[in-house]
Amino acid sequence: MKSEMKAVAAGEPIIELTGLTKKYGEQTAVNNLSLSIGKGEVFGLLGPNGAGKTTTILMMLGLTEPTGGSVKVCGLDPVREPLEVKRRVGYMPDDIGFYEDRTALDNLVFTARLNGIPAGEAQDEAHRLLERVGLADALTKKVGAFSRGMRQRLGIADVLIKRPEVIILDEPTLGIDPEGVRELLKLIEELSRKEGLTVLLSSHHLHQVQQICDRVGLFVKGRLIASGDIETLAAQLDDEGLITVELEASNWNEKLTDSLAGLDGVVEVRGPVFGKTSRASATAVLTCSRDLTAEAARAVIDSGAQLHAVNRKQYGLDDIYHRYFEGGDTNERKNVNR
Ligand SMILES: Nc1ncnc2c1ncn2[C@@H]1O[C@H](COP(=O)(O)OP(=O)(O)OP(=O)(O)O)[C@@H](O)[C@H]1O
Repeated sequence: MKSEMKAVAAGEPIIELTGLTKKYGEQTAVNNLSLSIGKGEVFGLLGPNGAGKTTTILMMLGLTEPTGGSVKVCGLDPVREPLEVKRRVGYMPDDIGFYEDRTALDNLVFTARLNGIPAGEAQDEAHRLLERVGLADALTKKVGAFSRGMRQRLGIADVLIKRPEVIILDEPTLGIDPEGVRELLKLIEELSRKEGLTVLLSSHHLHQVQQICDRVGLFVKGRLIASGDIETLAAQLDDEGLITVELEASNWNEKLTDSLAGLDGVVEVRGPVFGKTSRASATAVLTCSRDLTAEAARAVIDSGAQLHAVNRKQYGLDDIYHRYFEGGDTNERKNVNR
């Protein structure tokens, strides 16, 4: 059952949520969430607006108290030890604030000093991090003059300066142009791969998140409805384990339709659908109980038609998005509990 879904990390868990629930009055923002995130993992919390992503993050940080269930971050309970959790976890909110009339360097040194890093060390570390996030040329520029992308980069330096074990980024790519998004995601990925950081990021941009996340969790109306890597999620799209093969051929003939329908393992043939302007080429979609790509191609050739394309359909993020998000929880899956 979905509400009892437990998404389990492959490595040693660093974040563990069990039956986590948050209610605001009558409204349940997070509903019985169980999730485990492993050390060094890049995990994406995905979901449309109001799905409960930020509320989940706030509970991990001890910034809001759960109504039910438990949270463990780096082995600590954020409700009881919020300061220790804050020391170990770097959090970048979606509306990160800086001192606008101070330079990037000053802002970073200020954060470092707040976190108990001695003055000299803070300067060195701030320089190193500004270089690391690609802001070396802007270190003496006032933050008020920064673009959104530059602010996000500075935000990442700002969370890194206290040397966290985990970084949590709420909508880090919001409002950044595509090139800026690419660069920011590359940076986040490198931080995880090269420095072993655990990264949790929330987003409603599936395409962006797919590029760098080891796993994603899909949230809808406060519930985790599916989780896993993209391949696992795509596999979950097929309850019955059916495979879709798409064919395109010209000189389509009745014999071909019959022989496709007669292939062992074909459940359904949809088509042929002829082109709108010309009947020269047509497409058909086969639903099969096993992979019939090669046999379908052979059937086209044997029928005397010309094969233009044959393709075993791979489910992608768009399919996942439509299936899981657009239908909300009317699209509950029977077998997402893996
Ligand atoms: N302080 C609050 N008081 C009352 N309701 C709240 C509060 N914070 C969040 N909610 C509600 O809880 C639900 C989940 O909100 P949350 O901000 O966690 O979603 P989200 O997935 O982060 O969305 P977004 O992508 O828009 O930030 C929403 O319906 C929201 O209106």
